[in-house]
Amino acid sequence: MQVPNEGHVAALAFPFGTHATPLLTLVRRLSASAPNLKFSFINTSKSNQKVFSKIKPNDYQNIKPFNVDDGVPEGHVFSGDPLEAVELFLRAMPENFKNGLEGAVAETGAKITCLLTDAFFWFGADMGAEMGVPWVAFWTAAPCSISVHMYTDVVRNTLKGKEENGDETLDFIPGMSAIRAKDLPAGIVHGKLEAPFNIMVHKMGQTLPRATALAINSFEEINPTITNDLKSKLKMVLNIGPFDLAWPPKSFSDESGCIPWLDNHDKASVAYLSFGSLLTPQPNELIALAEALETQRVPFLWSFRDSSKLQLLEGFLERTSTLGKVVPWTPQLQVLEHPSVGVFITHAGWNSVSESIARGVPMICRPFFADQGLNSRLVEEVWKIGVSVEGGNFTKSATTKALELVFSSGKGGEMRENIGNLKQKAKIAVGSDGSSTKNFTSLVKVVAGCENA
Ligand SMILES: O=c1ccn([C@@H]2O[C@H](COP(=O)(O)OP(=O)(O)O[C@H]3O[C@H](CO)[C@@H](O)[C@H](O)[C@H]3O)[C@@H](O)[C@H]2O)c(=O)[nH]1
Repeated sequence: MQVPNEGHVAALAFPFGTHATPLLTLVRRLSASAPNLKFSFINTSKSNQKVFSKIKPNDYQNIKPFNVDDGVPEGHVFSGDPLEAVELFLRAMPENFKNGLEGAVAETGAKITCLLTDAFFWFGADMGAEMGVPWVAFWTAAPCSISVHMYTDVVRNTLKGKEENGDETLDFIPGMSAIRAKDLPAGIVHGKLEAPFNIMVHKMGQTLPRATALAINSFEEINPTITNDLKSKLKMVLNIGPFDLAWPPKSFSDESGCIPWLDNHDKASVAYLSFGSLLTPQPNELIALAEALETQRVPFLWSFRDSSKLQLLEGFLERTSTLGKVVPWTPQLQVLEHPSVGVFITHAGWNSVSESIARGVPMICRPFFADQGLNSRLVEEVWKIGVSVEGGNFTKSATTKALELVFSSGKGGEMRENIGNLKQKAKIAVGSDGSSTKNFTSLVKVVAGCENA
C-alpha cells in the first residue's frame, strides 16, 4: 500500500478506565504501518503521563502527546465519588479538545488530516466535518455493547411499561436474544437517563452512522450476527482485535514475583482475581470471597489495587500466606498465559474478558457497571465459557458454588473446551490472513487518506 508523505492524525483519548491505553496501542500500530504520518495524542496530562510511562520513547517516535484541560477547577476538593472527575471532564468537552487540536496544529505546523477518537466522543462527527477530514471512532469494548447504544431508543420504546424484573430479553435486536434488560448498562432503561455520561453514550449511538469507520477491539467471529447488523447500519465496521494477541507487548514487569509463584503450582489449579483498573468490591463481598477461597483451599493470586482495604482481610492474609498471594498489580497477560491459572475471577471489563479468551482461561464474573453485565451474560449464556456469581454479588455460598462448577464439574470441562475453541478463532483472526488483520489494513488506508488505494 502506498501511504502518502503527508498527514497528521489527531487521536482524542477518554482519560478514565482502560480507554487511553488501547487507543495508544492502536495509534502506535498505525504509526508503525504508516511511518510517514504524524500522530498527536490528545489527552489529559494525568492520563498521558500514565499511558506514556509504560512505553519507551523509541516506541513512539512519530507520536506526540498533547495535554488538555481535565475540567477540574483550581483548588477543587473531591467528594470521593468516582464519577466526579469524569463529570468535570465531560463538562470541559469539547472545548478542551478544540484547544488541544489547535495546539497540535500550531506546534507541528501540519493541518489535521484524520480525526481518530474514543467512540464516546460523538462531537467527532461535527469536528471531522468542519475540518473536512474522516472521523474514525474507536470502541474499546465488545461489538455487543456498542450495539446496545445504537439501539437505545428502540430498547426504550419496546420495553416501556414492560420492565418489571429485568428478565425481558432483547430478542428484537439481531444477536441479542440472550441479553436481558437487567444486563444492560445503566442509562439505557434503568438508572439516571439524564446523567451526563449516559447522555454522552446515547448521543454516541445516534452519531456513529456519520463516522467514516468504527474500529473495535474485538474480532468478527466472536459475534458475527451483531457485527453484520452493525455493518448494515454504519459506513465501515472494523473489528481489529484482540489487541493483546494482535500486538502483544514486547516486555513486562513482574515486581511482585507473580510468575515464579505460579511456576510452583499445578496445572490449572490457581484462581486469579482482578477487578480491573477502577474497582474494589464492597467489604462484605471481599470477606465472602476470601472465606470461599480459604474454605475451598483454592490457591489464589489476587490483584488487589486498593491497599487501604487490605485491613479488611486481616487474619485471612496470615492464615492463607502459603495458599495465596496478594499483590497490588500483576502482569495480567502473562498471568493468564500461565498454565497454572485455572479460572479468572473478574468484573468482566472488556479487556479482561478478551485477554482471558485469548488465553483460554474460563471466568467467574461479578459485573459492577457499564458493559460488564453484558459481557458476563455473553460469557455465561452465549459463549458458555464461564459463569456469573449467583445472585449477582459475592457471597460465600455463591462463590463456592461457582468455584466448584469451574474446577470440579463436567460443566467446567465444557467451558474449557468452548474457550479453547474461541481462543483458536481469535488467533486465526489476527493471523496473516485473518479478518482482524485484513480489517486493520483497511483502517490504515482510511487513516492515511488512501482508502481507495
Ligand atoms: O493487576 C492487574 C489488573 C489489571 N491489569 C490490566 O488492566 C486492564 C483492565 O481492563 P478492563 O478489564 O477492561 O477493566 P477496567 O479498567 O475496569 O475497564 C473499563 O474500560 C473497559 C473498556 O471500555 C470496560 O469494558 C470496563 O467496563 C471499564 O470498567 C486489562 O488490560 C488488564 O490486563 C493488569 O495488567 N494488571
